[in-house]
Amino acid sequence: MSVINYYCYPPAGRGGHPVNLRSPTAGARVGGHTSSPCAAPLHPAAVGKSTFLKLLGATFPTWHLVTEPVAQWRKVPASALPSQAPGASTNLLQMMYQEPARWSYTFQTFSCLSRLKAMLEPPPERLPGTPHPVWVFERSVYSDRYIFAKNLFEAGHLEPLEWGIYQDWHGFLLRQLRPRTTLHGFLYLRATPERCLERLRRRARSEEGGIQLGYLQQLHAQHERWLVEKTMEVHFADVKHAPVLVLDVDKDFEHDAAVQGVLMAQVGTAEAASRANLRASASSSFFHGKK
Ligand SMILES: Nc1ncnc2c1ncn2[C@@H]1O[C@H](COP(=O)(O)OP(=O)(O)O)[C@@H](O)[C@H]1O
Ligand SMILES: Nc1nc2c(ncn2[C@H]2C[C@H](O)[C@@H](COP(=O)(O)O)O2)c(=O)[nH]1
Repeated sequence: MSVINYYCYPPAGRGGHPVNLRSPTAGARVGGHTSSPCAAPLHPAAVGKSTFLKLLGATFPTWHLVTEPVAQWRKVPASALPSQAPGASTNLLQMMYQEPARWSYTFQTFSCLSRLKAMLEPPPERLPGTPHPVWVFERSVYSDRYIFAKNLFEAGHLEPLEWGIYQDWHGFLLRQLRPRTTLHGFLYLRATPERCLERLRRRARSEEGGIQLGYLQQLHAQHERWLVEKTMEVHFADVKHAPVLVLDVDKDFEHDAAVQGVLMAQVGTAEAASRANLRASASSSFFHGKK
């Protein structure tokens, strides 16, 4: 299975991305924030996104990395559940896996909202003289829709009405929030579903004990249709045309400095090319989306 979703560069006006990468827009200000490049890594569950993000952080210390808010899904706070005692929380991730037909729509509204909030957060203060950072999002609002929600609908866990309503608000909100929800590129971390299952078992997260190879194969197929075959209908022109860097992470890069070096060089080359493109013209580039 794949991926680091490299969704792209931070939306124009914010500087960020999934392992989405977003690109900086030199000095431009949109929506009150200085723009930065954004990208988002795309990947299937347990492909090694968190591990890859750590490596990105060590290699490119000035980049702004936004991790997936999985902890929030495992502990939905009492503030979202007025009938519960203060301090209480609910594990929505577990509920979604245990009873997908009941909880998938609720999960996708909560996960998408949490990703959107992360995307719209103001960028961190920069030291004077430092460049606009590249933003990388571990996953994005686009993975939420085009990988997970779509897959849940096709598997019969979202009703046609739920899927229709999800797509309606997703499209409306993201269009209204342009350009802050734009991503400029995707890092697709690609590994076989078998390798992802092996890593998922090694990670041993309690909620994921019931995940079978078939589910990871479905997620892998969705990534391939979207990012490689380009046969998936994507409703946002900028996302549809955003560059995709496919990174082979099937091999163990966690304990192999040479493989790490190759992967980071690929990312660095793509980012440098993007920066050069941006300087040369206002056209689209990997880490620096079209302005
Ligand atoms: N390239 C790799 N080679 C070997 N093991 C890996 C690799 N990437 C991740 N792992 C291991 O697989 C498990 C899941 O990785 P993680 O980064 O948490 O995945 P994700 O964030 O995609 O869910 C962890 O135990 C991690 O140590
Ligand atoms: N139904 C959904 N499940 C999702 C979504 N995003 C992530 N996930 C699951 C997959 C894993 O079990 C867990 C965390 O992901 P990792 O990448 O760390 O494996 O959450 C989603 O949008 N919908």
